[in-house]
Amino acid sequence: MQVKETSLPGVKLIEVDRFEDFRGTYIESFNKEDYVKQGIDIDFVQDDFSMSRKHVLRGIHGDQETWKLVSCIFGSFRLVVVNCDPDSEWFGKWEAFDLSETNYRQVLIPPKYGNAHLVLSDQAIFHYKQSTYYNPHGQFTYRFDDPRFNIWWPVKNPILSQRDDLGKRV
Ligand SMILES: Cc1cn([C@H]2C[C@H](O)[C@@H](COP(=O)(O)OP(=O)(O)O[C@H]3O[C@@H](C)C(=O)[C@@H](O)[C@H]3O)O2)c(=O)[nH]c1=O
Repeated sequence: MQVKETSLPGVKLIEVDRFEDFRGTYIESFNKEDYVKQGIDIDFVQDDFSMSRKHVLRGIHGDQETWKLVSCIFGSFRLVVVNCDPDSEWFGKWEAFDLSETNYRQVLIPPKYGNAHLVLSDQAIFHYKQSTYYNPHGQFTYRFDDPRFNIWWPVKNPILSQRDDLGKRV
């Protein structure tokens, strides 16, 4: 595996090794020992999947304490990670990553960052590991088009949940 720094402190892009043969492809999506060797020593306690159709955008969501390790299991999506810590000089800085079922990329997201993904294929499966158990009351929400962030999205009118359409901070 290759772990690459990004433009955002603490956010890492991971290129997962793949093993190809005549049957197809094999990957290890997580192996604690290997991640620890790369300096990623996080106690993940929950795995989550969401399945969405084309042009669904989920986010921007995050909280104060959760690490997330995001992968694309099926299809493709654009993932945007944005610093949502109002006390940080990095507040509002973001980076976009294209994840797909064929590029085997993962993105490690520290606490206080928000993330959102926009589905680019007909269907996509978003997977993440997280370091805390789900607490709906601890999460914050920003609109995908929050003018403070000025994020460029390839789709201007994505399909949103009611929560994401309101985009009020929780
Ligand atoms: C996030 C989550 C949701 N749920 C349930 C609650 C709800 O009925 C249903 C859908 O939840 P949401 O509308 O919040 O799902 P969604 O809008 O996909 O929210 C997720 O977005 C991505 C970008 C994240 O980073 C996640 O942390 C989470 O906020 O799933 C759980 O049971 N466990 C969980 O960990």
